[in-house]
Amino acid sequence: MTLHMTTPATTRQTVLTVDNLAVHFGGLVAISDASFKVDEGEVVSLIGPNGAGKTTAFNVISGFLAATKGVVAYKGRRLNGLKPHQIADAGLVRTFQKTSVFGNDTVIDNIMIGLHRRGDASIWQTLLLTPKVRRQEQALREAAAEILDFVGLGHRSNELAGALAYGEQRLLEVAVALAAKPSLLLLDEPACGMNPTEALNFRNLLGEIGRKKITVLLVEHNMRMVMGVSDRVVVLNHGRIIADGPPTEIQQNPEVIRAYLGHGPKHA
Ligand SMILES: Nc1ncnc2c1ncn2[C@@H]1O[C@H](COP(=O)(O)OP(=O)(O)OP(=O)(O)O)[C@@H](O)[C@H]1O
Repeated sequence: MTLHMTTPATTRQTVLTVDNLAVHFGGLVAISDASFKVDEGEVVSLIGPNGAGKTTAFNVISGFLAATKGVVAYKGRRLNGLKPHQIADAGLVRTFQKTSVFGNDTVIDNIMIGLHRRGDASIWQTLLLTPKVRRQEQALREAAAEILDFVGLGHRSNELAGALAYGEQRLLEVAVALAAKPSLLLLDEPACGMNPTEALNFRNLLGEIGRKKITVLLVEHNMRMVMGVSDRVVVLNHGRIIADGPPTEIQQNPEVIRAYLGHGPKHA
């Protein structure tokens, strides 16, 4: 009798490749010879003590900063030299460490602003408010409402974004990023400033985002969240990658423990 073994679905396709990346600011080496990859559908966290080079890596991947050396590629396409909007059009959408919502606009309008980029009405059609524009506007509003429901902000749609609690504003930023239909979402310290309940809800949201087959690259200091949501953790210290592996392995890695303890309890 032949036994048919089912092979686990471990052969994921690599989408993001960072190869021998170096970033220098004058004489300061922020990143040196860093190589890592992210597979389709993975949640990968980039962690490390303050000043390790995490945000610098994010800035290079998203086109806000030029690499001194090395290659960044997404789905086989070289990203070096592309502008941030070209990289966003390729499906890599990022959030920033500081909140960047439009406080004087309503929550739903913040999403609509992002969605409008995807509309195809001409400026004249828009100014004349043609039936096509009205139909498109209605469809965009429905899409925006759906995204807000997904992140748990549906009940705040018509409030001013500036009136939201800090943790909710961070959620709104993620919603704005989702409106751009990312295939890779780059989140820079999304849980920073969230209270424990908000952080727990956010952790669940990350799980939901993963189930939507959106690949996530996360920079985050909240270790409970990192260890809870990540398929893999890449650790930077002084601009060098010192570990890359599943959370359980990273938690026990002596070099990682040393790097964090060396920087004091704030980052442990
Ligand atoms: N524009 C810049 N000009 C000069 N030095 C910079 C610049 N941006 C970052 N650096 C330096 O590069 C190094 C890496 O900084 P980076 O912000 O990437 O670290 P990080 O790991 O994101 O830190 P944190 O956790 O505090 O956000 C630091 O020494 C920082 O001071």
